[in-house]
Amino acid sequence: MYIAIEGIDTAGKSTQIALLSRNYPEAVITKEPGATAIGKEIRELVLSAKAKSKKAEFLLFLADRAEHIKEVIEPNLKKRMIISDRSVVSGVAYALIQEEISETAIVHLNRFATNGIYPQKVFLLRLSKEELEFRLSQKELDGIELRGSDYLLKIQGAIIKAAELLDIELIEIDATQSIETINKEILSTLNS
Ligand SMILES: Nc1ncnc2c1ncn2[C@@H]1O[C@H](COP(=O)(O)OP(=O)(O)O)[C@@H](O)[C@H]1O
Ligand SMILES: Cc1cn([C@H]2C[C@H](O)[C@@H](COP(=O)(O)OP(=O)(O)O)O2)c(=O)[nH]c1=O
Repeated sequence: MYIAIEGIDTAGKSTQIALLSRNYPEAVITKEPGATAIGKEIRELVLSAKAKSKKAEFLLFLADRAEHIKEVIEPNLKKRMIISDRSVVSGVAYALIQEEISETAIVHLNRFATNGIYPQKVFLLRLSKEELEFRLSQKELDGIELRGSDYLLKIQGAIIKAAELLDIELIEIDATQSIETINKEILSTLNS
């Protein structure tokens, strides 16, 4: 099974992935962007927020995604549990709010990059504005995080829309709960 954990920056994705990697020691643990050699270079480039063109930024994430699907997801899809920090759902959500590329093109280009290989279940760790602002205040921000909490909350809404457009099952989880409670919720869904 291929699953992904989604949520805006600081929602707790890497915290939950670390716990899941202990729950599923045989699983392939991966992430977007930056899981492959080329992906690491793309991630650096894109997080520096140097691209002036939103389309260029979108295409860089797509290039990372295409490489990730080919190198990590496809070879393991039939044999292993795959747990990914972000997925095509982030790709569609971040692009939707730019309003520069049509919905149809966003979905079509993501299908092209992934060969239509999408996670079977996606968990959205959903944050409140208050908790998001608190967590952002506790860390050093990268170029995308510097766009602020309103921008990130818009993306949270867009994640829900993206899952609908892609026809992917989305399980929403209150990310302000304790780390252990969230882990239990994810496990109970996976085991049901
Ligand atoms: N359920 C939680 N409650 C309180 N703080 C949390 C929780 N989950 C994660 N954190 C803290 O929030 C910050 C961001 O978590 P992280 O897992 O790095 O998020 P992401 O990978 O989504 O950016 C970290 O300092 C982490 O310790
Ligand atoms: C996958 C994806 C991520 N992003 C953004 C979300 C994040 O701000 C950033 C990815 O960074 P990430 O690796 O999640 O950051 P961190 O190490 O800080 O947790 O890129 C897009 O804008 N488009 C995309 O398609």
